[in-house]
Amino acid sequence: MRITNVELSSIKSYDDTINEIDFRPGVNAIIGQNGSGKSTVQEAVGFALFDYLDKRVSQGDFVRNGENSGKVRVTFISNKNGKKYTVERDAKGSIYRVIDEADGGKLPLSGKDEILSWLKEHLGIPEETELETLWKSSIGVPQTKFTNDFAETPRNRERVFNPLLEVNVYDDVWEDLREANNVIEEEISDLETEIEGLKSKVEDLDEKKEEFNDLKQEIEEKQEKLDELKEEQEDLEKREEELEDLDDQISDLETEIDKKESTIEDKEDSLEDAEDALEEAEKAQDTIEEVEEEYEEYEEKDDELDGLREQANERDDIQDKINGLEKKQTELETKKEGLEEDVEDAEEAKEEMEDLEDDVDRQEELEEKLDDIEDKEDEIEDKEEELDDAEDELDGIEDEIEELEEEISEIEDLEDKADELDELEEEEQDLRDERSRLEGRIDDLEEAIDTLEDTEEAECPTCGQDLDKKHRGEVLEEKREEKSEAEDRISEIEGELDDLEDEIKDAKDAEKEVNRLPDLYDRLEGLEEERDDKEEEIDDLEDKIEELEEEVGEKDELEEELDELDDPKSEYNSAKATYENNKEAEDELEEVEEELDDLEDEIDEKEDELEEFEGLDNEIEEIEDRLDELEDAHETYISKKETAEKVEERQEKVDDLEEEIEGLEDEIEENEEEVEELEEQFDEEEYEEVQERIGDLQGEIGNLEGTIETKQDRLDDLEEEIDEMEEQQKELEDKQDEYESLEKDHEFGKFVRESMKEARPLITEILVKEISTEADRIYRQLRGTATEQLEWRTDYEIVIRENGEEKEFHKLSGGEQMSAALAVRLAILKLLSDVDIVFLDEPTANLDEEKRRNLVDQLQELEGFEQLTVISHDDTFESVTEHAISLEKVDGATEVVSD
Ligand SMILES: Nc1ncnc2c1ncn2[C@@H]1O[C@H](COP(=O)(O)OP(=O)(O)OP(=O)(O)O)[C@@H](O)[C@H]1O
Repeated sequence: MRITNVELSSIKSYDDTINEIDFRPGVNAIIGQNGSGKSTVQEAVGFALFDYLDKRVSQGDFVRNGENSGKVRVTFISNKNGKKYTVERDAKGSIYRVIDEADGGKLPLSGKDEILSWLKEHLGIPEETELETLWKSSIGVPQTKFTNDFAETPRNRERVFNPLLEVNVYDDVWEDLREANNVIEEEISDLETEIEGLKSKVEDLDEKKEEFNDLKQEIEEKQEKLDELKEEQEDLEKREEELEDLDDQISDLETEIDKKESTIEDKEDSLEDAEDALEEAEKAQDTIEEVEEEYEEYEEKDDELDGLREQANERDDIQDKINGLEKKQTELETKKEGLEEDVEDAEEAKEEMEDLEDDVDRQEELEEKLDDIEDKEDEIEDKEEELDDAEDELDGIEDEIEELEEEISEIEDLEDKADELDELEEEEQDLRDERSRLEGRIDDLEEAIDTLEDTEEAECPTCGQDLDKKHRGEVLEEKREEKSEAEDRISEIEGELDDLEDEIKDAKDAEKEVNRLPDLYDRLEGLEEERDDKEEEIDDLEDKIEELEEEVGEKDELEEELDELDDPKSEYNSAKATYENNKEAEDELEEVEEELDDLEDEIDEKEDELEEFEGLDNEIEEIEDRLDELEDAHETYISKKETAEKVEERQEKVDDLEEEIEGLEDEIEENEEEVEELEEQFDEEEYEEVQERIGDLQGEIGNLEGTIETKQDRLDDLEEEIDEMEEQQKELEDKQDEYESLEKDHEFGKFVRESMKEARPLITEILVKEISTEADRIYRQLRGTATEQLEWRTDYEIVIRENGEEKEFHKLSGGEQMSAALAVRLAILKLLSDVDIVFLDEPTANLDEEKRRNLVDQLQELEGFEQLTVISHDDTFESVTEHAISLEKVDGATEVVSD
C-alpha cells in the first residue's frame, strides 16, 4: 500500500483552496520552517485513513479558524487489489466516504464502521487490529509521543505496547476460559442429578417384561379356541343359507303362479269386451250397405246445390248494382231541377240590370257633384277662419303704429335739450379750473401767514422790504382777507357745480333718447308696410269666399233630384249579385243531362243481364226438398262408417287374446311341476336344528372375544410402560457417557487456563527479544558506532549499554533518546506489521550533523517499507531524498512547493 496524494482544504494553516501534496514510492520529505504546516499533513492522513485525531485536538481545532468545516482527501493504492481509492473526510462535517478512482463512483459503504472495516482490508491490516492504536503507536506516531512513550512508567508503557504487540490476547483467553470452566462444572452437577432420577425410574423393568410374556401366551391359547368355534359357525351358516335358498325358490314360484292366474283373469275380461266390439262393427257394416245408395245421391245433390247458390249470388250482385245506379239517377234529376231554376234567375237579373243602367249613371253623377260641394263648404269654413285671424292681426298692427307715433313725437320734443349738453359741459370745466386755482392760492397764503406768524424774518416775503411790527400786521391782515375771499368763492362755485351736474344729467338722458330716433322711424315704416299687406290679404279672402258661396248655391236642387231617383244603384248591385251567382248554371245543366243519358243506358244493360237468371230460385227449392228427404240416411251412413271399417282389426284382437290366455295356462302347469320337485329337497326339521346350534355358538364366541380384548388391553399398557422404561434406560446410558466426556473437558480446560496464564510473559519475552535485537542493529547504524548496545527489555524499557555501563532511557541525551526510540519503532514496524508505510515527524531533532547524515542514510537503506515519509525543518533531506515537498507560510496560509 502507498499514498499517492493528499489534499487539504480549510485545515489548520491550509486555506480554503485545494492544497495538493503528491507522494511517491520510497522516501518522501516534507520540509518547511516551524509552523509551516508539516505535521498537519501527517495528522490529515491519520484522520482520513486511521480515524485518529489527537485527543487534545477537537475536530473544531483541526478546522482552519474562521471556517465552518475542513476537508481532507487521501488517495492510495490498495494492498488488496492494486486499485486507486480516495478517502474523503470532512472535519466538523458529516462526509466520510471512499471513492473508486477508476470510475469516480462512491463505494456503497454506510457508516464509519463499514468504512474502517473496508480500510483495514485494503491497507493490509488484520480485522482484529485497532487502526487508531496502530497509527498512534507505530505508523504515524505524533511528534510528542515519539520518545515520551519510552519515558513513561512501566505500567503506562504496557498500556502503549501491549496492544501493539497484541499480547493481551493471552490474558483475554485466560479470562474467557475461567467462565467456560465454570459452565462445565455446573453442567456436571446437573448431570449427576439427572442420572440419579433416571436410575430410580427404570428399577421395575425386568418384572414388567416377565408379566408381559405370561399374558401374551395366555392370549394366544384363547385365540386358538376362538378360531375353532368360528370355523364351526361358518360351516353351519353355509348350510343354513342353502336351506333358506330352497325355501325362497319355492315361495317365489308360488307367487309367480298366483300372478299368472290373475293375469289370465284380466285377459278373459278383455276378451269379452273385444268380442262385443267385433259384433258392433259387423252390425255397422250391414247398416251401411242398406243406406249407401241414398248417401251417394245426397252427396251429388249437395254439390249441385252449391253451384246454383253461386249463381244466385252473382244475380244478387247485379241487382245491387242496378239499385245503386237508380239511386244516382234520382239524385241527378233533383240536381237538374235546381239548375233549371238558377238559369231562369240569371236571365231575369240580366234584364233588370239593363233597365237600371241609365238611372245608376245619373245617381253617380249627382253623388260626385254633392261630394264636390261638401268639399267647397269645408273650404269656405277654413277661409272664414283665416279672415277672422287676419282682421285680428290688422288691428294689432294698427295699435302698434299709434303707440310708436306717440313715442316719436315725445322724443322729438327733447331735441333742444340734448343740443345744450356741450355748452353745459364747457361751463362745468371752467368752474372746476377756477376752483383749483383758488385752492392753490389758499395754500400759498397759508404758508405766508405761517411764516409771518412764526419767524422773525428781516425781509417781507411779498415786497422784500424790511419787516417791522406794523408792516408785518398789515401784510398779515391783507393775506388773511384774501384767503377768506377765496374760500367764499370756492363755496359759491361748488353750489353752481351741483346745479350744473343736474342739468348735464338731464341733457345726457335727452341725448340718449334722441339717439334712438332713426331706429324708431325704420320700425314705423316696417309696420306701415305690414299693415298694407294685411289689408290686401283680407280683400283677397273676401273675394274667394264670395266665389265659393255662389258655387255651393246648387246644393238643394241636386239633393232633391237624388232623393227622387231612390237609390237605383243598390237594386242594380243586388241584381248583379244574383246574376253572378247563377251564370254558371247553364253549363252545369248541360253536363248533368249528358250524365243522366249515360246512366239510363247502363241500367238497361244490367237489366238484360238479369233476365238470364229466371227460374233459378225454383230449381234451388226443389233440390233442398230432396236433400231434406235424404238427410237421415246420409247421417246414418256417416256415423256408422268408422265402426264398420274396424271389423278386421277387432277380429285380430280377439284372436290374439285367446292365444295369450292359452300360453299362460301352459306356463302355470310347468311351474307347478317345479314346485313339487323343490319341496322334495327341503327338510324343515334339519333347518330348525341348524338355527339353534348357530345361536349357541354366537354366545360362546362373544364371551371369548370379550376375555381376549380385556387381556389384550392390559398387554398393550404393559408394552407402552416397557417402551418408556427402555427409552429412559437409553437416556441414562447417554447421560453417563456425557458425564464422562465432560469430566475430561473439565480437566483439559483447567490445563489450558494454566498454560495461558504463563503464555503472555513468555510470548512477550520472545517478541521483545526479537525486536530488541533488530533495534540494537538499527541503533548502532544510526549512531555509527559499534560500542553502544541497545536493549529493549520485557517491561518495554530501553537501556543503552556502553563500555559495560548501563544507562536507562531517562538518563540519555535528547539525540540519544530520539535515535533509540526511532530504532525500536522501526524494528517493531518491520517485524510485526504488514503495513509498509511510515511517517516520521522530526526524527532528527537533537541530532548533530554526523548523526543526522547517518539517520538519513539509514532511512534510505531501510528495507521492508514501500513508502517512508519524513517531516523535517532540516533541509538535509532535501538533498538526499528522491522527492521533497516544501511548505511555506505566506500571509498566515501554507503554500505547497513541490520539486
Ligand atoms: N485552527 C487553526 N487555524 C489556523 N491556523 C492554525 C490552526 N491550528 C493550528 N494552526 C497553525 O497552523 C500552523 C501549522 O502547524 P503544524 O503543526 O502543521 O506546523 P509544522 O510545520 O509542523 O511546525 P513545527 O515544525 O513547529 O512542528 C501553525 O502555525 C499553527 O499555529
